[in-house]
Amino acid sequence: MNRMQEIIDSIKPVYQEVVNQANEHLNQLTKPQGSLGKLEDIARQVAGITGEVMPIFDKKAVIVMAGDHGVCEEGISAYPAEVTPQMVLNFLYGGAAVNVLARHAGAEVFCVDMGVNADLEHPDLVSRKVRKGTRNMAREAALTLDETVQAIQAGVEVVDELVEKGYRLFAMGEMGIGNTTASAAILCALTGLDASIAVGRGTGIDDGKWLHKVSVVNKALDVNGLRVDEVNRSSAEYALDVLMKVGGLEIAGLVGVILGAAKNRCPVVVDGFISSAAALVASRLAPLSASYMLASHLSQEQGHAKLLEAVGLAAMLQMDMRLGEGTGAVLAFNLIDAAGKIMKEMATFESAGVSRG
Ligand SMILES: O=C(O)c1ccc[n+]([C@@H]2O[C@H](COP(=O)([O-])O)[C@@H](O)[C@H]2O)c1
Ligand SMILES: Cc1cc2nc[nH]c2cc1C
Repeated sequence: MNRMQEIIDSIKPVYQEVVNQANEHLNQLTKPQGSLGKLEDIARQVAGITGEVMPIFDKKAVIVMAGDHGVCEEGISAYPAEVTPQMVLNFLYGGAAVNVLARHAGAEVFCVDMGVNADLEHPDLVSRKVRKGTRNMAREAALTLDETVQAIQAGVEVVDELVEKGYRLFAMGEMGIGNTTASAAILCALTGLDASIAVGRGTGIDDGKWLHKVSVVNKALDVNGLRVDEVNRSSAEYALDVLMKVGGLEIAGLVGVILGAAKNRCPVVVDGFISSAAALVASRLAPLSASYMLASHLSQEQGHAKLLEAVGLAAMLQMDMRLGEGTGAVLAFNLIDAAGKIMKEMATFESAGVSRG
């Protein structure tokens, strides 16, 4: 726990003076002020995070955290739990959507086994398995406090090791059949939102299964004592408690990825519903971490907009995607790179001899 507090305390505010410098530079470029819209927001934010007005990211990583969910035994997904280890192998062999989009963006995929319910071996697999899947949160707490903290710390360490190797831009990815149920429960517990608003179709369930999924989330909240009024929903202690009771190992790992990126002053790109649930937990554990996050896309999963709103993030893209894996986040790398090139390559009014308004 002390190590957790140390990590949280090592996160500092972004450099406001570099945000201002980036803004001044943007206003010298040959365009009407503010006309590049969100690209300018990205450029300012990334400057503040890194402390550089024109950062260029040579090495970019998408970290795909994988874990299984005990709650799958309640029948809440359109796919069987075996898909989690099968997709992990697909990531390792380069055939998944995230691999294709990562290659397109010049990024590398790092697949981390946080808690897959299978014995996986592959030279490129980052093995940080805490246990084989979570417990069924509709019956008991999904994780112990020790397991939760261990998983968060593993995420921080994965980022620390990549930073050591020169990676300075991170995308959050995940794989875990059942994890939209866990993420919806996190959203309900941390905001007080009704399960019927937070629960979505995940991998594609029908109306009947959706109603059942809502009841499973409500049961998990009741069993774990998370449907009470007299709780301070925004405290760090409560966020850790929620993550432990209704979270997941890949979600906890992603909380660690955010904390690790923030403490290393690196931008971290949030993906869809599940990684946003991790973002909400991280923002409650370490409020300063929120300014290191960039939201990539608005997922089709019901409840995603509420999650982003709770963290205070605005998505760059709306592509009707709902795959996860980090696909939306890695797609947004292209926009972050574009914003960096605008800062570096655009002519100023002075250099191009263009009249100011
Ligand atoms: O990123 C999203 O918004 C998203 C929305 C729906 C589903 N997913 C992916 O689908 C899996 C979870 O869906 P489910 O139905 O099994 O809970 C998991 O592997 C996620 O990566 C991801
Ligand atoms: C095939 C498949 C791929 C995925 N990638 C992320 N979640 C997924 C769920 C399924 C079912």
